[in-house]
Amino acid sequence: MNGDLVPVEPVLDGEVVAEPAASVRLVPVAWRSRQAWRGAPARLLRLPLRFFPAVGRGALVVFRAWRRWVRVRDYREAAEQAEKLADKYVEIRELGLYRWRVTGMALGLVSALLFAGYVVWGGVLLWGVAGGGATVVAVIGRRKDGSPGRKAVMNGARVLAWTMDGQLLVDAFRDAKLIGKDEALRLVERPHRVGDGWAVVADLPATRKAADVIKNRDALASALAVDEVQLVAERVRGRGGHAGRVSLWVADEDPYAGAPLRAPLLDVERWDAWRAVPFGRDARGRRVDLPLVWTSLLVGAIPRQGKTFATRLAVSGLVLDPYARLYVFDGKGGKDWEAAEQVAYRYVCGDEQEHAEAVRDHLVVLVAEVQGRYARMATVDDELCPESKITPALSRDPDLGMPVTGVVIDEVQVYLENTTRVEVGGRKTTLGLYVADLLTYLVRKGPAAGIVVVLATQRPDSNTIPSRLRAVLGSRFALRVMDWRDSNIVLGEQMNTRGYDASTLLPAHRGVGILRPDGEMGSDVLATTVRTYYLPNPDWRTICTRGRALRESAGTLAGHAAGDDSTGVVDPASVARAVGDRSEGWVVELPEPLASVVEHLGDELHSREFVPSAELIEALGVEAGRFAREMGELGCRPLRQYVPDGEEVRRVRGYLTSDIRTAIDEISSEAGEGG
Ligand SMILES: Nc1ncnc2c1ncn2[C@@H]1O[C@H](COP(=O)(O)OP(=O)(O)OP(=O)(O)O)[C@@H](O)[C@H]1O
Repeated sequence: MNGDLVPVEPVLDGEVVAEPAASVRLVPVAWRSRQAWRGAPARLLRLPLRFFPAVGRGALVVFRAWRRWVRVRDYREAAEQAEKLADKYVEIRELGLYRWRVTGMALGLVSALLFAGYVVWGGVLLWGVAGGGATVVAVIGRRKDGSPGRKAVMNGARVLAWTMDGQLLVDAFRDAKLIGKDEALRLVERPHRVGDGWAVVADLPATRKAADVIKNRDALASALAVDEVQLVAERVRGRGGHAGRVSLWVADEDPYAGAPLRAPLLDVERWDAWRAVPFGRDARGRRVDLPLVWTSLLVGAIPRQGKTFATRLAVSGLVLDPYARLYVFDGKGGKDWEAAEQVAYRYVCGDEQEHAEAVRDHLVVLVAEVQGRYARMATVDDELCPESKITPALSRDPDLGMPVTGVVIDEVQVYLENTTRVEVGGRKTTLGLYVADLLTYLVRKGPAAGIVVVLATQRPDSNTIPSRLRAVLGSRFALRVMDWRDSNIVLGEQMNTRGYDASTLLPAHRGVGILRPDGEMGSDVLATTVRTYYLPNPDWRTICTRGRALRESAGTLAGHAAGDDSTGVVDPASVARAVGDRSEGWVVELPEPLASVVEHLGDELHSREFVPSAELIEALGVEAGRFAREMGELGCRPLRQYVPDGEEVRRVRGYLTSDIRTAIDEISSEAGEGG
C-alpha cells in the first residue's frame, strides 16, 4: 500500500471457464449410492421372482389395450358423448370387424414367420422369441419403485367407478330419481381431477332442472356412495351455463376436515372497508369473500360452533380500516370481544339491565344519525353523491362525518328478549321490542347511509329475532343449528327445500356454515357452504391492536376507544316516530306459521280465495297436525272446498285467504294498541 514490494504467488495467464460436469451421467440415479450397490446381489436373486408376476401384469395390460382397440371403445365413447351413437353404429361396427380382421392377419403372419424360423433355425428361435417377448411384456407390467401396483384414488369401488364409466353416473342419477328410467345425461366434460376430488359437468334432459339436483344432493350422494359433505353440486350459470347444466365435484375425503385455515387478513397491514373481506373457503378450496358495505349480516348457530369467530372475522375488515367506525355490543359479556374495546367507538359488554339500556341508547343515537346522514347527503352536490347513497369518497371525508359504521351485536337475543316495559312515543312496548324496532330501522335504512349491522345469535328462533327484522337482513350465515326450522330462520324461508339446511352440518365441522349472500349484491349463487378462516383470540387481538395503531396515525381514533363515552343529544320523539312509522315499511311481527304462510302467498294473499292445506304443508315443510293446530290457535280454521284438478274437480281441505287476512288484521291491531 505504501509502495513497498511484497512477494506474491505466480501469476497465471488464462480465462475462467465453467466447471466441468462432476461425472458423466451414465449410471442411473438409483445405482449411484453405495447402499444401492450393496443391495444389488439380493435384488439379482429376487429378479426371477419379480419377473413372472411382471409378465402376468404386462400381458393383462397388453390384452386390455388390444380389447379396447378391437372394440373401438374410443370412437364409441366419443359418439355416445355427442349423442350420435345410433347414427354412427354401422360405422363403428364396420371398424370393429376391420380391426378383428387385422388381428387375424397379424396372428397368421406371425405364426407363419415363426414356423419358417423354426424350420430353418429349430427350437432355439422359438425360445429366443418367447424370451424377448416376455421381457418386453414384463417391462410393460413392471411395478414402479415406491408404488405397489395400481391404487384407487377414492375409497370404495363404487365411488371410483363412475369416474371411469359415465353410464354409472347416469345410473346414479336414475337411482336418485333425478332423471327418468329412459332418460340419459349428456356429459359436457368427462370426469377429471380438480383439486382433491373429481369434477364433471353434465346436462340434464330437457325436462329436468339443475336446481332439483342441488335440492336432492343427499339422494345423489347416496347413489354415488359418498357422504353428502363430499358432494358439491352447483348450477352452471352465465355464459356457457343454463338451467339444466349441473357441475358436480366429489371430494376424495371430507373437505372440511384438516387443520384450521389461517385468516389472510392477519397478513395485511390495513384493509379497505369497501372491499369484501376474505371469509373462508368452499369445499373445493375456492376463496369466498364477504362484502359488508351496503348490506347487513345475520349469523346464527347453536353454541360452540364458531359463531363468534365468524362474526369477528366478518368485521375484521372494518377494524383494519382506520376510517371505519365500530359499535361493539356483546350480550355474552365474556372475553371474546374484549380486544375490540381499544378500537370501538361505542362498546357495551354484558347482559344486565344497564347494558340493555346502554345498547338501546346508542341505537337511538344511531337512528338519529342515519336521519342526519340522509339530510347531509341531500346537500352534497350531485357529482359527489349521484344518488342518496354513500360512496367511498363521502365516507372518508372528515367534514361530512359519515364513516362506514359497523354495528356488531353478539348474542343479540339477550337485548331482544328484554321484557322491561317502556313507553316509546306514547306507545307501550318492551325494551326488547323497541331494540328490535331500532335495529329494523337501521338495517332497512342504514346500508345506503354507510351503516352495516352484523347480528349474531345462538337462538335463531322466530320468537327471538322478529320476522320484520329478519326479513330485512341482507346476508345470512348459518353454522350448525338444531333443526331445519332454525336453519330456515337464519337462511330464509324454504331454503331447506332448495338443498340448504344448516342442521345437516356435522358437529365436528366447527366454523363451517352456509353463507347466503345478499341477493342484491349481484351474487350468482344462492348459497355456499363455507369453511371460515380461523381467527382465535390472539389473532383477533393482533388485528385490533393494528386497527388502533392505524386510527392513531390517521387521527381517527374517537369515542370509547379514545376515552369519550358521551352520547350526543337527540330528540327521542323524532326517533320513535321514525322507527314506528308504518308508512316507511314498518311491518307487524306475525307469529309462526302465519308469517311463513304470508311469505309463501305474497300477493296471492289478496288475489286468491282459497289455499289448500296440502300446498302450504309442502311449501313450508311443516308437520300437518301441528300446522293445523297452530293455525287454529291464530283463528284460522280449515274447511273443505272444491278446487279444479285438471279436467276434474276435487274437494280438498284448506284455508280461505279472507280468514288469513282477518287473523293478520287482528294481530296488527293488538300490536298497535301497545302490546
Ligand atoms: N373457522 C374455524 N375453524 C376451526 N375451528 C373453529 C373455527 N371457528 C371456531 N372454531 C372452534 O369452535 C370453538 C367455538 O367457537 P366460538 O367461540 O366462536 O363459538 P360460539 O358459537 O360463539 O359459541 P358460544 O355460543 O358458546 O359463544 C372455538 O373455540 C374454536 O376452537
